[in-house]
Amino acid sequence: MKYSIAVEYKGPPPAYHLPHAAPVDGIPVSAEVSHVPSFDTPSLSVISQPMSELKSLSSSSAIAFDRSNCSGRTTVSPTSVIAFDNEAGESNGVSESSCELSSKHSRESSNSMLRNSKESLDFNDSDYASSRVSFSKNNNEPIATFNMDADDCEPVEPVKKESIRKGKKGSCYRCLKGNRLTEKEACLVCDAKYCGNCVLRGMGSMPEGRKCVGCIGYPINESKRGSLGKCSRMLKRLLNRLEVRQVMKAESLCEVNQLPPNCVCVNGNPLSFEELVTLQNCSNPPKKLKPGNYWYDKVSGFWGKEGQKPCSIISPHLNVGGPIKPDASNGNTQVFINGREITKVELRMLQLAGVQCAGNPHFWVNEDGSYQEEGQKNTRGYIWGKAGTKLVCVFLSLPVPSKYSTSCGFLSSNVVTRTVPDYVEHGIVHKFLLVGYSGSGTSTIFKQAKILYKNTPFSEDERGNIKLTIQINVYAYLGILLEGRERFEEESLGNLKKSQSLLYTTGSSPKLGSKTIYSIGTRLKAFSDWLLKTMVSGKLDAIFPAATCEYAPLIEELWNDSAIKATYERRNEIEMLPSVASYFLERAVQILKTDYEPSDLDILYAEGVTSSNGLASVEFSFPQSAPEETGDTADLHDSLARYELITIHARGLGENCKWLEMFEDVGLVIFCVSLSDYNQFSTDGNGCLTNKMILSRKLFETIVTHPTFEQMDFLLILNKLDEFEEKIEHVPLTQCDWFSDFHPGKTCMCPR
Ligand SMILES: Nc1nc2c(ncn2[C@@H]2O[C@H](COP(=O)(O)OP(=O)(O)OP(=O)(O)O)[C@@H](O)[C@H]2O)c(=O)[nH]1
Ligand SMILES: [Mg+2]
Repeated sequence: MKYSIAVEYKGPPPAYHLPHAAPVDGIPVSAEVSHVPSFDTPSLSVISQPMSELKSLSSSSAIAFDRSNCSGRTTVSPTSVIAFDNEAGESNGVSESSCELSSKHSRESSNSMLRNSKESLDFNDSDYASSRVSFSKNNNEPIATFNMDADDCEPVEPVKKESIRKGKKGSCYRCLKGNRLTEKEACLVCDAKYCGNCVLRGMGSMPEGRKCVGCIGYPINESKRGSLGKCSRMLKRLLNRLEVRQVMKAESLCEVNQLPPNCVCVNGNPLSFEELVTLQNCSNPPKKLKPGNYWYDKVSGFWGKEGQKPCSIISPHLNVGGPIKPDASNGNTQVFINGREITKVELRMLQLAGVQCAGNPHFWVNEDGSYQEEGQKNTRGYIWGKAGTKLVCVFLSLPVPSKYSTSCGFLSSNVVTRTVPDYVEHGIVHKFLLVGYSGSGTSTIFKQAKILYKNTPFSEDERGNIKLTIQINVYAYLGILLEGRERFEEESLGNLKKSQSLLYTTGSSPKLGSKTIYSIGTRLKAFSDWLLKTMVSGKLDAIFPAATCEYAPLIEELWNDSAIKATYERRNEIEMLPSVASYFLERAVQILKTDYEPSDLDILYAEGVTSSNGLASVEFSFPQSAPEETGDTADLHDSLARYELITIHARGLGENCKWLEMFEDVGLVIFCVSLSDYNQFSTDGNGCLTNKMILSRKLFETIVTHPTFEQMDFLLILNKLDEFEEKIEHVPLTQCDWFSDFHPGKTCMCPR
């Protein structure tokens, strides 16, 4: 394809970067079962998601049980070895090329160029030596042309305006005061950050939303598209409601902030303006469309990022982009759907949906999910026909058709809707029970469900209490750290004494010292003694929040003290310090301030946020427009169905789980196991030290064999995959008796 751009020189040149490639965001996750010995559950599926992403439940894998096919349920022994293939995809956002160009174009022309590649634009051509763009000058009118090879399509990224930082890192761009902890508002174009005192001066009346006055008229930085129209707390404080509404509306709707069409490449072709309009205005458009390369199966409506599994099902038969390529999603299964080789996870889904995939078939799949083999006339079945397929898709992070998929689509087809499982039908509240052994991560999953699916996940009051819990936790972590410091100091002093007595015997004159790198001054020592005493007496929460104000200044001094730094370096040797402590300790000074407000991520990581017996429930529907960064899949859930997620701590179930009867009306039990527990120990009901993985299995067996749950579906989530991945490198699985006969031979356990 060949494009021409007329170039016209005007005005002084602002500096721009021309990004040459737009990596699609999201993390490609594929899962592969490399070795499944003696797992007596016939239907097995695996999902894997990183904890760092709010959209994921947690770093976890899941095994879905299809109870109907499962014989010998009571002797479930998941000794399967699962290898995960978490190929890290390209990082989120937009990667920039080294090619920087000086542009002299006026703002207007820059904007219109982004919407239509034929419009005029001006370049300083000398900067293009190494780029893919070539120039020629004709009658003093420079013409830039560039070739777009359809096989090697790179969407044209919008030019970016970069901010110039004057002050030190983290300071406000205007007054140059503050540090990285100071609350700031960022410009959507150049990312200049302003403190609360400067934001209104720096951004003026914000006719295009949060942009510096000098950036008005410029397109936004695409990595910030997700935050368009989402007001920050700072702005809410500075402006009144009406002003906030106006600014946010302008930010979302003004022309210059809209997505430029040629930044979106579909099946190898950059879109034209008309194509983008078609795509965005169809009955079921891709959600949160960003610049990047996508593939689109026009027959079935499957849509995905180039080289990745499908992420949504959009309206079929749209006249956008080129024809789909066989390697569009980088599949390697030799099974094809509408000309595209599908990925392993899709193959897994097809198998679970009962589709015969032996013999490397080429399927023809229609928008209603009906499928036939290429060259044959008869419909072989419906992908969505089997009960549970949609749920499997949800857990494999594969898209399911939404009710908007097609007017004649599967949801309006009686044949198919009859087979949709109960828990996705409208009207009823579908209850899920979430349980697991202590520390398996159930609270985290529960909080994530709230954050993802509730409009107001936590009330003001709840946030206030959570803030207090986090602050108390931080003092507790500090206490544990200070305890570690004392131990390290004693050890060091002991070693010092030993070496000094050695010097004595060898005749050197020793100089007795009582200080080590772990020693602290008297002021901090007094605080340390007080904190440790308070912790021992169990009164830590009784003296807060008063202590927060009183002792906060000391924390900064403490945190900067070299002895504490040396102790923190050795935090891995302090068994009592949970791994999550680092997340909070590194921001201890900020967190212990009175004006600290916990972010959703803080709440997610915080310990002790759910009630002590762990009984809690949350009712939700999947939002039509999912919260930020949840990806496209979540958007496709049925937004009318209502769900209730109930969680209870294992100890809240009583002896032999007698209280399980209370949950007889749940439709699915989600059981959570921490994969990294295989070398951890805890005391069982008789006070015997037992491997935690085995304790987890016992609990699972008790629940799965409980008479109340005879007909219940179970979903097993293998959680803390990230910790497991790290641990398995140096701690053998055989440390757990359950896996003592595990000898992987040449099979690689490691996912990468
Ligand atoms: N690394 C890692 N940590 C996790 C993951 N999920 C949860 N955690 C952490 O594990 C700890 C225990 O998680 P919780 O969600 O409180 O687990 P729980 O089952 O409710 O535990 P209890 O309330 O102690 O019974 C917390 O510190 C979490 O932050 C995960 O996927 N990866
Ligand atoms: Mg918990």
